[in-house]
Amino acid sequence: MIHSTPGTSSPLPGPTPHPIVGHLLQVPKKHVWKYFESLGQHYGPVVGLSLAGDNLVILNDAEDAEELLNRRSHNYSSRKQLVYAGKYQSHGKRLVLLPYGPQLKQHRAAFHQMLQPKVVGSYESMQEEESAKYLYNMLVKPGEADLHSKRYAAATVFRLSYGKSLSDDDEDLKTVLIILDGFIRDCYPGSHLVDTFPILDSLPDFLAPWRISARRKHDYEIQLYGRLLDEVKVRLASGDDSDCFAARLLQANEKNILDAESLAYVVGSAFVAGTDTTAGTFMWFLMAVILYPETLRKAQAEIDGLPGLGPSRAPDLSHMNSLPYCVALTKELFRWMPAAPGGFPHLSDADDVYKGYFIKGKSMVIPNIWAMQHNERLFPEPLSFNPDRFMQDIDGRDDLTQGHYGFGFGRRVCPGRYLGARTVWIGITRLIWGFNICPGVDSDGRLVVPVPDNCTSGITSKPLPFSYSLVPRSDVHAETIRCLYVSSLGRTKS
Ligand code: HEM
Repeated sequence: MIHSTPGTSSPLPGPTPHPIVGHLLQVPKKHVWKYFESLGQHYGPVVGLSLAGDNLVILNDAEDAEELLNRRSHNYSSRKQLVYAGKYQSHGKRLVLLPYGPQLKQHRAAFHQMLQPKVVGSYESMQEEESAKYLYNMLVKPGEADLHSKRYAAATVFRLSYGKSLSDDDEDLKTVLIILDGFIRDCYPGSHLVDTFPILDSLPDFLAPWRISARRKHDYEIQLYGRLLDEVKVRLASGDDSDCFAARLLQANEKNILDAESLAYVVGSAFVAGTDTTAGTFMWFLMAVILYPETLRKAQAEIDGLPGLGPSRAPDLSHMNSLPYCVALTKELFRWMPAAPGGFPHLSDADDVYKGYFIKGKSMVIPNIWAMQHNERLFPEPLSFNPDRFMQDIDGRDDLTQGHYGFGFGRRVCPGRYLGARTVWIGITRLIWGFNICPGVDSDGRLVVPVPDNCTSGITSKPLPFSYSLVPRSDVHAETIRCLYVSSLGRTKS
């Protein structure tokens, strides 16, 4: 809906643009969310930028994001069409990049069937088994937390999607990680010149080597998704009735009318979208409790004090309502260092006027989650990791996805949020139960304290490698982790 006419509205505030390239040269490539936050402090929470023809609207305040992306979501729910990652690499079929329309609704409806809160509760045993493997991997190879976290995050979605387990030495895991690393870089604004200057797409192949590389990446991932889907088809044909996302979609597809490639993408892209965000959150957790050791001690005391739990009994998802501090700690983690700090850009459809400012149709609207969650007014001392700030809101039926903006907005809000948040909760609560986590030491034996600013700068962000020490709290804890692992192997199908 247009609330006023451009004639009565003013342009969005922002720095003076260059006459040809706009703000292209002013926007840094690294930690762009902090630059956007600083613009908000200077020009007000809603800022306009122009990048070589693209209009950007930066939202630094949650109230504005809620108005535009939630209440006016009919106009702010599309995505800019990326030439490299969208057209060539994903053949226009990857959910996260789809424009708003019937195809997106179909894909999201399929996701909703698998990931709505009602259904997510039935995945508890699978999450507990995968978290047992995660704990075991952390016990036997504590130096590889990043890899174990990725494996754990990918394995939960993978099992849900294809009904089979992802093993550590699995080629599928390696393929998933290669796809993931590439995709995170490829959809970051500015990664490929053709996305800033789409005219370059008219060049023939011999002058556009990027096109060949994007097609190769497509072939690589569709081979994996197609093979995994074929395996499920064979299982279904042989009368195996084990439930998984792929099986349900295949069975329902007469109604859903998804073509073979869309079907492969809708299942396959779930674990690509869900892995890096979830895994990065675990690395932020390690850093948080190293920098704020009292939070680890408090959480351990809460777990140790719960009747029935102890060195020979780890918490499970049924304990969530009895461990409010662990819930608050998880929510604070999503707030303190959001997995996608710069948000995922939405695209508007039609012209609009907001607070007297004109927002041109086809603007990229960027919810700067970082600035929203570091707003001093809502979160005093925002850079401190302080789970207590969430304690008063927790009422025993708490939703890990509420009270922060880490899962995005409106019609594009993360469809995996209920699953992802519970995967994070059980993973970190079990790490807290089982391990002491401290700073690592350098070659001279001095403690090395990690620095949150040392983090990656893609569409998601996680700490750059840092040293830490992860030691089981006792021999009994270590033995319990081994037993949990062995019993999870007995129940997992590979
Ligand atoms: C800690 C875990 C996670 C975090 C912090 C997270 C965060 C996000 C964010 C910020 C967005 C962008 C929302 C927007 O555009 O406003 C998003 C989108 C998405 N997420 Fe997640 N996510 C997580 C886990 C997952 C999981 C486990 C899955 C899959 C099972 C998943 C699947 C997706 C998909 C498919 C989209 C694209 C939605 C669309 O464009 O319509 N995510 N996520």
